[in-house]
Amino acid sequence: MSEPVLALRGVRAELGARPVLRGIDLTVGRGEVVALLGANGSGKSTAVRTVIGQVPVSAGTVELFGTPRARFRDWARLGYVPQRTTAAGGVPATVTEVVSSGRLSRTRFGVFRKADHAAVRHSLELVGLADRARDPVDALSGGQHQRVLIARALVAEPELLIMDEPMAGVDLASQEVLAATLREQVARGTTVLLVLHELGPLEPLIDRAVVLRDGCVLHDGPPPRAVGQHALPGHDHVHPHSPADAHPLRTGLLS
Ligand SMILES: Nc1ncnc2c1ncn2[C@@H]1O[C@H](COP(=O)(O)OP(=O)(O)OP(=O)(O)O)[C@@H](O)[C@H]1O
Repeated sequence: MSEPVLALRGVRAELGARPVLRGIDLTVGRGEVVALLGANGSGKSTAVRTVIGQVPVSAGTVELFGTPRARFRDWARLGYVPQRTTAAGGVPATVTEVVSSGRLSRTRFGVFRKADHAAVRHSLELVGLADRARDPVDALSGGQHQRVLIARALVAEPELLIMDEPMAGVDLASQEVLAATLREQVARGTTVLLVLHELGPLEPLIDRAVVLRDGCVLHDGPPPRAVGQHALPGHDHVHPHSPADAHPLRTGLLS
């Protein structure tokens, strides 16, 4: 395999005084689609946040495209969709403005050229929101918000796409759009790391699964078969966006 697009080696991280990652090894090769799975609190989001520099590592190394993360500057090569928040963060912005912000890294001094405007239009088309381009993001549903965040990540045409629970709290129509968008990205060779709580509709796209438990890698290999998502014992993932009384999803992978 050529040099990995992403490599975490022996990564440890603490949040507050609490050890959250306890020696993680995770590599993603060019063109691979890797799912990062695990129970609530196992450290999935923290692991991807070490990659983008939101969480410092206390031991081990993180490399992006063969460069240590601390020296990595070429952020246009990476698209990141955070765990779901509102796209605007309370700022009154239109769909186009939010998506355009993802293109800044490809511009010189923030000046948009024809190709940049075309890329914004194209990524809005990809996620099925071309007709909402001028709307304030506040006027969108949760699933549509998520599509805006994905369009923002895609607009710089990243080589590596990292998505933290892209399907969380997303309506069925948006899930289908997201799955189709992701299929297209994978077909054009984009490398993808997805934090998921279950493989769900994205299962056919996944090459490899890495399962975390308590900040350690429990499994790294073929995606475990989703046998009766709700049927197997010992599973303890409660979705963060589920109502408080929702039953935990059971996949048998994540206990
Ligand atoms: N800012 C913080 N300060 C202290 N502890 C934190 C902080 N953020 C997260 N944690 C803890 O770190 C652990 C790992 O959290 P993380 O969000 O990485 O898990 P996760 O596997 O992504 O879970 P989920 O599926 O619930 O999103 C959890 O126990 C969480 O409570």
